[in-house]
Amino acid sequence: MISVIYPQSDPMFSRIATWCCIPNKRACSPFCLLIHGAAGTGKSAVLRECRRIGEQIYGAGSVAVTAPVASAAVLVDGRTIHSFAQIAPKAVGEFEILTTIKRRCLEKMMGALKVLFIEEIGLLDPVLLAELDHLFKQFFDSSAPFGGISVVGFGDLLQLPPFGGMNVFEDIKSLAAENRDKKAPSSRNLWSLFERYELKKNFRTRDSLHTSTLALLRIGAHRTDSDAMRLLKSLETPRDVTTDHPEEVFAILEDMEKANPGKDFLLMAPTNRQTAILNDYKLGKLGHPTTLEPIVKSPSEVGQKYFYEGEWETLHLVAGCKVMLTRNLNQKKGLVNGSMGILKKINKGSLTIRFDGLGEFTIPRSKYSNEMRTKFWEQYPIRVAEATNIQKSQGLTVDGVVLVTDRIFGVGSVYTALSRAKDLGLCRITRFNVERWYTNWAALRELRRMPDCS
Ligand SMILES: Nc1ncnc2c1ncn2[C@@H]1O[C@H](COP(=O)(O)OP(=O)(O)OP(=O)(O)O)[C@@H](O)[C@H]1O
Repeated sequence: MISVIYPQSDPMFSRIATWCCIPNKRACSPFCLLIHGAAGTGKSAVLRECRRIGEQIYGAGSVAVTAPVASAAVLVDGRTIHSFAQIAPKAVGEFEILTTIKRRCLEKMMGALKVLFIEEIGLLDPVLLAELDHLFKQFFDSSAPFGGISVVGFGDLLQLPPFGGMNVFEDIKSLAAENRDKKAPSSRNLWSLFERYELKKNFRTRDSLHTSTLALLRIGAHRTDSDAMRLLKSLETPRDVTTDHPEEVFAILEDMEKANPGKDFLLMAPTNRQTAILNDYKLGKLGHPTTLEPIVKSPSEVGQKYFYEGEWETLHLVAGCKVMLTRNLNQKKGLVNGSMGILKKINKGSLTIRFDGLGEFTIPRSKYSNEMRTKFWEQYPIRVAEATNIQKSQGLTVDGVVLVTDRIFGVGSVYTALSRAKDLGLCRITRFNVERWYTNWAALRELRRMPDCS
């Protein structure tokens, strides 16, 4: 089961939140901050606590919680930046002038804004950061960076980089750069305003050898440390299995589950295709999948009801399959994004799911919209979790991980995958192809360059 966070119990969190939000010398003059740290150092937990304290101090609407992608936004009950700032994905890089109509739309969301939080800032395209600056300057009628709004990014730049491949700290290029220089020349060099604050205590992995091995893997120094190399090598399965033989991959997972009852495991693969092969294989074994399409709602039916941002997804489900919640439904009961369970029954209009350690719940469809709130639908807030890809695992905590490594490539992948686990001893990799476990060297250099204010 994913552990429930009570960050208030950690005095460090309140200290950071107070430091960010209480009107002191720092907060009186807006600031840009990166709260970073290895996986499991409580970045998301700190964000939640900062939001709580910030809202207490400044009131509702003062703190906006956003993320570059919906899957990260949902982890912290936030919104995507596109939706919050009403910047359509296709308009990113256009540096449009703020119209009166758009200003009116934004007034409700931004009228009281003091601090903008960006979860998983490592996934942010720098063009979008420049667009935000341009928008805020117009909206708040201020030439100060971000229109005088403080921006706090949370994330680990050494996990997965943005989908577009351009790191958040890099200067933007090509057409977007030309547009920016013509229409928003002051939205340059924004990243240079950011200082970093490093979280150091790892709450997820407590064993010191495991923590130090992951720390070395994170910065690409695992190959020069024999203890780390030995430990990582010991995770390799005796046979080199691939998704061409899904039955062999699942046999490894089942062995781990049998040997460690009560522990939850995530089976991960690097590509969507490999993940789909694994999920389809397992569903096929369990029976004939039922297809559940989203139920489309017309804008007139929607009225004032709140719809969550989400991805349009058709579900293929079989009773008995492993599923994962993709939204925070009830924090008190532990029904949070990432909670794993077994689908017991597909009812008319609901699903019965037994969540590990929590019991059985009836889950109705959730209401969703796209980022720009032009399309509305209802769908169950779950996905099949027999296997998951590394991207979708970001932010999650489980006991152990079985990682298919045969098509591994891309910076930070193995680190992101293995660092989901509380216990490296409960992890398995199918191939020790360590030469393909790449590090984001540019991000590492950038972290070392940034002024440290911790
Ligand atoms: N103060 C705390 N006390 C106890 N457990 C905590 C605390 N803060 C975080 N945790 C637990 O540690 C785990 C990791 O926390 P969190 O997801 O906030 O870390 P993170 O730095 O955002 O990780 P990632 O980079 O992998 O997303 C979670 O299971 C969380 O419940």
